[in-house]
Amino acid sequence: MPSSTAPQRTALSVNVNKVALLRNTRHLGIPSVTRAAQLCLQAGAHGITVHPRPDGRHIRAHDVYELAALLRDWPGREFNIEGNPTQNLMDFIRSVRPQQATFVPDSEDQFTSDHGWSLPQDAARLAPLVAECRDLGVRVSLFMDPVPQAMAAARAVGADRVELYTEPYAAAWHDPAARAQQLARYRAAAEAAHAAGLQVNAGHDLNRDNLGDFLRTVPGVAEVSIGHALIADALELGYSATVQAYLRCIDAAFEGAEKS
Ligand SMILES: CC(=O)[C@@H](O)[C@H](O)COP(=O)(O)O
Ligand SMILES: NCC(=O)COP(=O)(O)O
Repeated sequence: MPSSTAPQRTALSVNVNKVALLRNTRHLGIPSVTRAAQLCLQAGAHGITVHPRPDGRHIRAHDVYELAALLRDWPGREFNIEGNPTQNLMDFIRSVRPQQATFVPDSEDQFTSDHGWSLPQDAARLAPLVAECRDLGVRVSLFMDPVPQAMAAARAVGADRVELYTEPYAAAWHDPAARAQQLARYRAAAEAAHAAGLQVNAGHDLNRDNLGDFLRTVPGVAEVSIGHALIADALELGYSATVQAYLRCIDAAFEGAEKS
């Protein structure tokens, strides 16, 4: 592992929810979720993310277990399972023991993830679940809005990381002034997270256009988890070329940051 002082290159975790969404529209088993994950790992992705929502709209239980088996053949690559720990997430964590659990405060019928935890209000019910994950050797990341004042509370719950919810940044990206304003928010939140002893992940609506600006501005992003836009790109470019394009975005941002 790189030293804790040297800046680390951001890891790319590919979220394969949308492969499962397309697969579920027929009873044919294609496109294969595990094949998609394998091709992304072969192209250099550092990990795979899934969000097995209770309604099974995309990732289903068998996908979770099949991906866990696949990732056992990829030592050093990580499995990140997202979900609401007060719903179905903990059963997967107990049986699969992924490298990372990302706690997301979604309701069962939510269209998509669109907010982070409310802390300290949610702390009392999260703390024992965080402790259980850590006792199982599973790193915990809390899905959070970029609010600097909430980061100490996230750490106090026992989380190892926060995942900054990046949709507001992505929505502002096309307007340079709004983009700069959002980037300042995320930079401040990341700095507060680091000061609280947390590592920082990021995700939601990141893509090849907006990823570089984010990584050049927000310090020390350990991992980005990207699904919707990456899978959309892969429909045009293929999984391998797409993952390599996202890795080039990360490399360019990292090398740019090193020079500055
Ligand atoms: C937590 C988050 O922002 C995403 O990882 C989430 O998995 C998106 O869920 P859908 O793919 O169901 O929109
Ligand atoms: N945690 C974010 C994630 O896994 C994927 O989000 P998106 O790229 O599908 O919006």
